[in-house]
Amino acid sequence: MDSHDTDVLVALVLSLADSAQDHSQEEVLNALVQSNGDVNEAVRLLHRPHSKKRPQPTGTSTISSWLSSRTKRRKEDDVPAPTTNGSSEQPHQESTAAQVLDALPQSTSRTAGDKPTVDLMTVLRQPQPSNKPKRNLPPLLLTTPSLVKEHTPCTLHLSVLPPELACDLFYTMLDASSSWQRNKWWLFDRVVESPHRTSFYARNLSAEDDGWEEAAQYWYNGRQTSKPDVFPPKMEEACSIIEKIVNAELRKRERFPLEWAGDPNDELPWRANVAASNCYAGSKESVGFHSDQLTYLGPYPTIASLSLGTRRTFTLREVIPSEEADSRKAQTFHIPLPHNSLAIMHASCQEKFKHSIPPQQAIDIYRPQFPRPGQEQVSTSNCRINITFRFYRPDFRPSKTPRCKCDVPTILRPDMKNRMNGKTDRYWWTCYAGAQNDGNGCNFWRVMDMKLEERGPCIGDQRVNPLVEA
Ligand SMILES: O=C(O)CCC(=O)C(=O)O
Ligand SMILES: [Fe+2]
Repeated sequence: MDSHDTDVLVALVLSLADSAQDHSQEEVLNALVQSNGDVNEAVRLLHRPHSKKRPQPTGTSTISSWLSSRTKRRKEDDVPAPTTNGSSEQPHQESTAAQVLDALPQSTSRTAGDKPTVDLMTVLRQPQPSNKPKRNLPPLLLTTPSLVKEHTPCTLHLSVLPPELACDLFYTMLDASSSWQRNKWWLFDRVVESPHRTSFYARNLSAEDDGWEEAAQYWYNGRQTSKPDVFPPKMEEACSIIEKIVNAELRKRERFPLEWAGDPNDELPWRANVAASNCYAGSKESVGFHSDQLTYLGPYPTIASLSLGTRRTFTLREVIPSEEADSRKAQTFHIPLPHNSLAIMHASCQEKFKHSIPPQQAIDIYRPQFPRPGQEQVSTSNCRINITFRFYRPDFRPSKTPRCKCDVPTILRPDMKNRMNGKTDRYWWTCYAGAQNDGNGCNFWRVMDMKLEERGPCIGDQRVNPLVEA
């Protein structure tokens, strides 16, 4: 999971904005969306209505000085490797998420020292009610599968599992969740922890799928882990049902050229080989806006997300490409996810949208339809269990992940802001060591090259489809 890229940007904007002004997280997010993730621009937007009355930012209040005060200067030989088309242009300006993540870990003076680990939400300011006019389009509540399909690259499927299986799986995962972890990573001189618990599962591993231990490690933001658990039997049962739903949807959809082509003779081209599970206990547990890292999923993945237990709202927000920033605004979509529903994030969702489970003022208590095996009474719960079934591509197996100068596997991110003809075709590998390792990483950055890195076959390959132009 990649839960902190937006959080990093929000925290960065807050650290640069005038601290006398209490900007809510929502305001900062809006400014970031409006500026397409450009931190300097977002700070400027936040300051704009008051710019005459307010003192100019001083000291470390520009992005460049902020970064240079915290990071080692880039050495000559640290300039990003040229792209395959000969350009060394970076996809973003200096203050984008990838580079902020890239730059943050370079701090030499960072010490956890006496600072205790804190909940992420205490580092980021909580949203305050605001009377200021909103610059973005009003959010849309999507309550039916047809509305979800109309407005987003997702589909919503209700009552997907037999009711008793959904209930049993909820109990199984709820019990397991007591040993799940809160992810921890470095953010501005301190270790923050995610406001929910998470766990990673591998499906019955065949020899070919080996290496998911390293992938599991990256689910926990680079922390060392032991071998991931295998799917419990109830999860396995649910997975087989979900695979059929996902493949039926795939057959109906237009496919993107960089999607995995799979085996054309396989009647189930999408097969989950790993799953990540999250537990949100109570209304305040959450996950911030992010798009999932593509390190092992590859470009244009399909992710099937099962919800069990109490209903929570899944929120999507489009990242507007730079060239459209002046012509249209981002919209936020809220999708309530009830018990036993499946939200499929289809290809392009990770490239175009960020998603989150926001904290809520209140939630309904979930009353299971069936008691636990061997019990007569049902007990209610305020927890939501989420299981995201994922297909980790063979051509993105851990042994093929480039390593950075810290000799740590890098992470793969899409260039969300520069989409060509509505499609993302640029991705880059960046250092991720800084999320752990006391926040120290390197500034490794490289454009992914599918051909040079011998990845595929993809839907758009000539090998797969001879009608595709070279
Ligand atoms: O709980 C959810 O529905 C979303 C979880 C999520 O975004 C993730 O695990 O990456
Ligand atoms: Fe996610």
